[in-house]
Amino acid sequence: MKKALTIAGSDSGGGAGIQADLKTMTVHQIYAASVITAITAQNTLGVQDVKTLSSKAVCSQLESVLTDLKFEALKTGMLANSKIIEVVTAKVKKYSLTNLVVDPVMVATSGDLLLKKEAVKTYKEKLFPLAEIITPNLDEAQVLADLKGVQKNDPYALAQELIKYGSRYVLIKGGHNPQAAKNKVAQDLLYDGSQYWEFKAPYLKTKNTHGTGCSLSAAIASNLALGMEMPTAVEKAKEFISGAIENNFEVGAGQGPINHFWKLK
Ligand SMILES: Nc1ncnc2c1ncn2[C@@H]1O[C@H](COP(=O)(O)OP(=O)(O)OP(=O)(O)O)[C@@H](O)[C@H]1O
Ligand SMILES: Cc1ncc(CO)c(N)n1
Repeated sequence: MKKALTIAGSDSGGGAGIQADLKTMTVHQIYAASVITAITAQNTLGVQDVKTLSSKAVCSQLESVLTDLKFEALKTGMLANSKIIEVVTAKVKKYSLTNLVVDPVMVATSGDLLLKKEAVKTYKEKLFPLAEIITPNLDEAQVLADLKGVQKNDPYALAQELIKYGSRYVLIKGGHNPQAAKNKVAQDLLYDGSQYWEFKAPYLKTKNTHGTGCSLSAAIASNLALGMEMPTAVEKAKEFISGAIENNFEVGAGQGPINHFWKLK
């Protein structure tokens, strides 16, 4: 069985973060290990509390798994601050880890902040150059790229700017793009510095999209672990996410989760 690692925050509500990653990797028949960066007290209504672990605690978890297990791919989710990003960077280098998927999580679906502002620079300078792919949503891409004027809302311009930080691919997720709801198309854009791939799916009108971003990046990491080329890995991950949103179910009173198990039905 292929193995993948997720380095992310815990979502007590079970819809996003580590919990979404483990479910996603499991349904892809990948053995999943996890390094926890933060413990969020969270449910479908929002984030009530966050306890970020020390970089030392993250470091020792990484050493434990990396000295013992060999991973075909890994993903990062909520890394919370610069110190944790630096520890992850050091371990990716030390253990020559490949197929790194970086989901630069900044805010929860509910709008709660999950990353310190100072960490944006560290992401760009330290971790992005080691990534096979970075997967910001439109809002995150805007913060990272810091473009002005009309270019600010243009996924193509944002991808061109973000590829400069050294990842092999950039995926701009379009689920939060106001155009998606208007045109009824959820479009993600993949770029490798010379070629673009557009991945489109029907925009689904539902409040239950908690954890879509985490699950998409975990599915990409799973597909890379299975040996797929990047465009195919993203295409299959998008198909997985669209089905999981379509088959969502009611959990809690707020923004509910997606159905990771829809393919098992
Ligand atoms: N309402 C929707 N209908 C169809 N696809 C969607 C919808 N919302 C998001 N997606 C898709 O889900 C994936 C995740 O995108 P999104 O932009 O929601 O990421 P995110 O903001 O990082 O997620 P999260 O809300 O978990 O932080 C993308 O493939 C996106 O196109
Ligand atoms: C722990 C955690 N990571 C990521 C997200 C992004 O949705 C979230 N809500 N919670």
